Amino acid sequence: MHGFEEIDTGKEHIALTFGDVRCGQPVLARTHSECLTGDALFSMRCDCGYQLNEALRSIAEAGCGVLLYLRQEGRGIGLLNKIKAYNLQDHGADTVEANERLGFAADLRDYSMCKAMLDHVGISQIKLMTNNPRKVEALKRYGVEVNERVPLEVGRNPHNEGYLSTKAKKLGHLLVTHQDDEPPETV
Ligand SMILES: Nc1nc2c(ncn2[C@@H]2O[C@H](COP(=O)(O)OP(=O)(O)OP(=O)(O)O)[C@@H](O)[C@H]2O)c(=O)[nH]1
Ligand SMILES: [Zn+2]
Repeated sequence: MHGFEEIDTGKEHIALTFGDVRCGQPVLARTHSECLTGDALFSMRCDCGYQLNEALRSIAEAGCGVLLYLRQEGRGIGLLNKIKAYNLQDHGADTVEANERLGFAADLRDYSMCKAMLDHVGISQIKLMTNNPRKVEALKRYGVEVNERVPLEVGRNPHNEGYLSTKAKKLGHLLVTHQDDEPPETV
């Protein structure tokens, strides 16, 4: 486990590697944004905890991989603001509208630290486990060589169905099992 501190923000991130990540081949990787409620408290209203588990399981199965655990709770708005956003969602807003009502953009995350973290552990190319094409683009923009996107679609349940469908519709997430919520036209 390697620890990093972002100079500008003081945020502390970690890279957890498994196996021979300096092998020169593309390495299975997960860049995971902190979600205290999902990752540590087993919340079912998002898919974060399930994705974290599945990513670690896949890395173990592959025998080699890296987890970048990024301290960007609540898509960058922080834990307390995320709790406020959840309250708005409990009163009808979707995940994007709730952020906007609190005065934030839908996604405030920054991936600029990832390249340096990967360089430090000797990884030059990755196979990224994500459903978020904007994450792939952001990493590439910062110079990370993403050879492949590996879908990471797990944990769908009745409590996160609406949340996942908003991610697909408004945030561009590629979710194979996404079904449009519109009711079928009656003939
Ligand atoms: N602001 C806000 N953040 C949320 C909400 N639900 C989950 N999060 C945060 O969203 C982040 C995870 O982002 P997601 O949009 O679920 O997924 P992603 O990282 O873009 O894409 P994947 O790589 O496919 O997981 C974590 O930091 C969570 O704390 C919410 O309703 N509002
Ligand atoms: Zn979550």
